[in-house]
Amino acid sequence: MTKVVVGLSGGVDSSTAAAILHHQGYEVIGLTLWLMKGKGQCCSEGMVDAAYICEQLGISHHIVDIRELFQTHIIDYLVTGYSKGITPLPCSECNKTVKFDAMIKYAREKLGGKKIATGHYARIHHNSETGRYELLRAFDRNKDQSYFLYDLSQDLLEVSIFPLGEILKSDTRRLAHEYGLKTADKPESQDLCLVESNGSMRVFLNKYLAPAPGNIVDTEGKVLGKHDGVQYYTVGQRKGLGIAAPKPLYVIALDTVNNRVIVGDRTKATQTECVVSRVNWVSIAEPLRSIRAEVHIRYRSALIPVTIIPLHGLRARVVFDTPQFSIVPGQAIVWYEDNKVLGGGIIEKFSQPFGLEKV
Ligand SMILES: Nc1ncnc2c1ncn2[C@@H]1O[C@H](COP(=O)(O)OP(=O)(O)OP(=O)(O)O)[C@@H](O)[C@H]1O
Repeated sequence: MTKVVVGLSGGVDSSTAAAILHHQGYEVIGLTLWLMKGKGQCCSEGMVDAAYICEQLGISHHIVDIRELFQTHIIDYLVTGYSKGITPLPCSECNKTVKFDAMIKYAREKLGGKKIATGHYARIHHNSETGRYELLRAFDRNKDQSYFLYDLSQDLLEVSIFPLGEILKSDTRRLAHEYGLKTADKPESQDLCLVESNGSMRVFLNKYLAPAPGNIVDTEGKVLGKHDGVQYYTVGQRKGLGIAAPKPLYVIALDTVNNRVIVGDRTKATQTECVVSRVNWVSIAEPLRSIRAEVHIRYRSALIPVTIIPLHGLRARVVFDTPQFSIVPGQAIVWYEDNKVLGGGIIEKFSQPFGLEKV
């Protein structure tokens, strides 16, 4: 019987993923990663619910304390990013480095297992011609989480199973009821786990970064208002600036050197291209020349046609067919060909945006 270690957060998706594999005859072992202190999914009631599900299924349950790993790889990464004026996306980094890596390591070293599974909505296909494991969108397009998985390596895709990739979310709920799982009606998590467990991003950031008041300026350097810390702002943001102006103003850059938030009209918050770093080519090998693709610039954003130009050192230039508003440094851009994730990377901070060298 194949042994599969299933990552259990205590939510309905991972519970049902475990139940599906269990009913398919796999030897399923539940594993909950303890990521951080505090309430919320996976960290308090999540662990208890996961344990309850394992009892219902009659399988063993392990809890692994990886709070230190989560602190150094995710919290420190986030805090450093915010302090440098970018808005990091922790989820893809967390999936790769924290969740999948930690799970397969524990599965291999402690449980003698070779496979791991999660409740992510995505699919993996082995292409026998190229020999690569391809990452595909979930069958349920509304729930598709492939965007957050673009950074998985071939080694991780080879050992991973996504039992929910071929079904609809409504089927997951129905199956959870059929299996009588305690989590069948558990509500969806609505936000980043760190936000859920802290109440808001501001509360989370306040634990690590002191407020540092400064000026909100336009692209000519004229002071338009005050801010209480650049870490509280994101490029593209319109609300919460507290400035009365004839035209709507948007954050167009975060100048951490001079502790200024720079604002301008919508045209100034528009980009024709950007550079991404830490690129991972998932379903295909890195191409030798530019390719055409469609990208999401954030989770669930509309697809945008682009040209991707590979650069040295795991970087790429992404040129948009039409100028795009709100390209946020620190967030992931993920490129697709139909349902296939070709690759992705992290948007770099713009070097000298909008002629700001004059400001
Ligand atoms: N702390 C954790 N320990 C182990 N596995 C986890 C943990 N958190 C998340 N996972 C795995 O990653 C998957 C996706 O996590 P995500 O936070 O996106 O939750 P979700 O889509 O709301 O799923 P769920 O309903 O299972 O919580 C989960 O289904 C689960 O398999």
